[in-house]
Amino acid sequence: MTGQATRQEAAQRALAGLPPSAAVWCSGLHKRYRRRTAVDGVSFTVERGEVMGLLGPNGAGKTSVIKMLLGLVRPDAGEVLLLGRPARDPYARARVGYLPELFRYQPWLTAAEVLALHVRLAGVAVPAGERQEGLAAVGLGDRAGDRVGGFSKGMQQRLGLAVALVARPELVILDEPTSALDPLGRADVRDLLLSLKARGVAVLLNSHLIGEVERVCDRVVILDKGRVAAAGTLPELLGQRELRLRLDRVGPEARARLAAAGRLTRGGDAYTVTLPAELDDAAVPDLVADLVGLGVRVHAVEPGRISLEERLLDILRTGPSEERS
Ligand SMILES: Nc1ncnc2c1ncn2[C@@H]1O[C@H](COP(=O)(O)OP(=O)(O)OP(=O)(O)O)[C@@H](O)[C@H]1O
Repeated sequence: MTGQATRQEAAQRALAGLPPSAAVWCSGLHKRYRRRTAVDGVSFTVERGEVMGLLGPNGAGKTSVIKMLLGLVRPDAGEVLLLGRPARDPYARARVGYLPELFRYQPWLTAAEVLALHVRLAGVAVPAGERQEGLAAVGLGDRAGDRVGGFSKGMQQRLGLAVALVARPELVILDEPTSALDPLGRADVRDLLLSLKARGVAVLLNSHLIGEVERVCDRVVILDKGRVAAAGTLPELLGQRELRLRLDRVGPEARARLAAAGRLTRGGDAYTVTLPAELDDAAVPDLVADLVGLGVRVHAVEPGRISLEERLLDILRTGPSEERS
């Protein structure tokens, strides 16, 4: 045995003793295309078994980041590790499933042949029965023997999902996986993502469908103009709660009490108080009791939480603030 092989084995043994590394780790990614900066210092982590959403407006740099993660585009600066390895490492490659934003599969092959080809490329032994189950999971169970050239765009995207999942990946990167899908297809993808999460597979999901992201993602990174504008778990990002009240006979003291509870806006008799995230459960009944004590007539009290869409628009319009990580 050569000295180099011995050293490699020793390094592998040392690595095997370490806790599992993050599914995705990237730090300081930069990319310029000619004079345009597409990605400007992006860093984030996707933990094992976590579903992370990548959100942001057109041209924010989402696809550029994904391509750098996968080693398809070379960053000008920054580092990437997938499953603890460089993206081009064959170990990582075989364990990462990818659905590109612009997908196209060999039109002369059948759906079953496309899956068989990708399994061979990944170097994983997946029996034909399991490949057929993969097609069924994306709604193509009865089209396995049909040529891809005759597939609709949505069917090709479904096939792309099956390709991304067929080699039993530990990490799946999906770039707008539902862009060509009908509402039923989108619901299928949601179920698929939830079943991946249940199996401990990490997912990085780039989608403009905010409701989809809100339903399945544990954490979200929001990109804007090539930078991370906000990042965090959904409760962290949506932390603020709103309280909508319909009130009359609101005097200066009552107004001050409302303003002390949180950011106050008013339209006629409708008052909205944006409450801090860490408020305890007694805060709302206490507020209402105080208002009544100050002579206010309380017609309605309606609690609410802002949606991810509202939060995203707020972040993109006002820019990142210090409260966000
Ligand atoms: N190959 C390329 N050559 C030149 N510019 C590019 C290239 N790829 C991306 N860009 C530019 O980089 C910026 C980010 O593009 P990117 O595709 O990463 O954005 P995105 O957030 O994925 O957008 P969308 O939501 O529209 O898909 C854009 O200004 C785009 O024009």
